[in-house]
Amino acid sequence: MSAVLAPRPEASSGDVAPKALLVASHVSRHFGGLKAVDDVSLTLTRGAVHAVIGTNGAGKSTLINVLSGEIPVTSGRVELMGSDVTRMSQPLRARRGLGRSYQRNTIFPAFSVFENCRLSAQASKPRPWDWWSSAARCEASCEAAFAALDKAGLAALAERTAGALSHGQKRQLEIAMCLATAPEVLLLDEPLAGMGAEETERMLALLAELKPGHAVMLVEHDMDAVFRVADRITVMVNGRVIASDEPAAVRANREVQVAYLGEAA
Ligand SMILES: Nc1ncnc2c1ncn2[C@@H]1O[C@H](COP(=O)(O)OP(=O)(O)OP(=O)(O)O)[C@@H](O)[C@H]1O
Repeated sequence: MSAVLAPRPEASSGDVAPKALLVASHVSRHFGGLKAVDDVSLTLTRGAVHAVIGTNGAGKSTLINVLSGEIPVTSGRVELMGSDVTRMSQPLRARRGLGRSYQRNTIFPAFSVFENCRLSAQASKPRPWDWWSSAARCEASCEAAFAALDKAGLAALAERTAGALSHGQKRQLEIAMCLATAPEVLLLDEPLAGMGAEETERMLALLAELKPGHAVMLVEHDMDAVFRVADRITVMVNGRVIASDEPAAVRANREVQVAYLGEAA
């Protein structure tokens, strides 16, 4: 029997049910004979952080890649705001409100913090190549860039050369670049990797701030952080989901303890 849990709507609070912004149904991605993502279903709702955890090579980044449209699924279906986007390219999904950050730095180090954000905002527009033709278009991107930097706590560093930022600030900038595209769904790939304690706290505070207005999927190895911020946790092993539940239930799950968290969890 499949260990995958079928997507199910998150619990309703009163008469305002949280909205499912992204629904992945039985999504698989194979590389030759390797099932990197194997029959995974999950639902991302506005106002919730859904963490995806698992050992190295479990398929977490591949899952982000297929949800964002960077690589096609082998099978399964991805719905964004109720529309089937399974065959839609990454830029089109981005324009429909799907933002992602990367494990690797994707900033232009020689450009200013602001320029990085502005370019990101511009790239998410329907005709990104004609940015010089319309002042209004550029203005809109500038506004989006400022707003994103402000939200990410980087407004004071807008003029700084991006390459001169600390590691933590670069990760913040990655999130700001993502926010500049006005996403409703955020797929974050290890935003805490390589961060010190103070930078981690700053990033967690940012996540808490973003949560009410977004559906957030967080791929992360820092278990303390995951259990602090996640409303729901999906655990992957060898491409498959072995558990998907509230944090307390995941922590108590025997299979998860053995496969991932360790006996002491
Ligand atoms: N483009 C690719 N071609 C072939 N195999 C790939 C490709 N991308 C990923 N894989 C393989 O798919 C599996 C899942 O990789 P993935 O990077 O998704 O895991 P992960 O859970 O994100 O790991 P980590 O925590 O180390 O980042 C691994 O065995 C990896 O080697």
